[in-house]
Amino acid sequence: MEKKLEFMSNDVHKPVRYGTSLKDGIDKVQFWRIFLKHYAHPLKDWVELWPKSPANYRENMGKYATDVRKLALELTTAITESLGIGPTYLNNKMEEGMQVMAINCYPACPKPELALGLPPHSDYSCFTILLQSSQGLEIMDRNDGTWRAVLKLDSALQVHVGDHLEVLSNGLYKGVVHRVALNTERTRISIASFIQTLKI
Ligand SMILES: O=C(O)CCC(=O)C(=O)O
Ligand SMILES: [Fe+2]
Repeated sequence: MEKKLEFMSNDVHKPVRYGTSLKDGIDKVQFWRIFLKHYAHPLKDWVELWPKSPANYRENMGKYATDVRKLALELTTAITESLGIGPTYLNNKMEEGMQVMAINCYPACPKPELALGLPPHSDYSCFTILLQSSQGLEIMDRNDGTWRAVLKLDSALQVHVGDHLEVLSNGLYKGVVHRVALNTERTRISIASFIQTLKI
């Protein structure tokens, strides 16, 4: 608990930040989530600020962050190529940009119909690469505003488009409005990697 308190902050510009949805007196509606967010690119600039415990956290998360980044660069190449602006168009911006990771934990909820893990939102990123321990993510159908559960496929990562890419592509790639539903049985963990061409 003390280790968590060390990182606890409502300041969104902190490079490492632990939070719950219980921001006394700030949020009017509260959500059933605790999270750790940290910067991950360039890794060497940030890894020393990450939690020291568990003992292998920095090593394992650092490896995951590096691997996700490789995938992100491949996706970026494919996306810019598909937009007709060439495979290297965003290379420099990607190098200068950020990778922010959110490790989300949604405890089992006794009354899931009364709460959400995360409210409807789109991500402030080019795109987001998500690893999830169980189902819970829902995506809004742009045609009729209904919610569709995203199936959890074993060993699969979910990629969704964020606000920056929607703007960059003049709306050819559409940002995804999503939310997180809860369940009574088990805690759900997700790791979202926000890939950004901009610095916050
Ligand atoms: O937990 C999830 O599946 C989604 C997390 C998410 O949308 C976010 O951190 O922005
Ligand atoms: Fe999100």
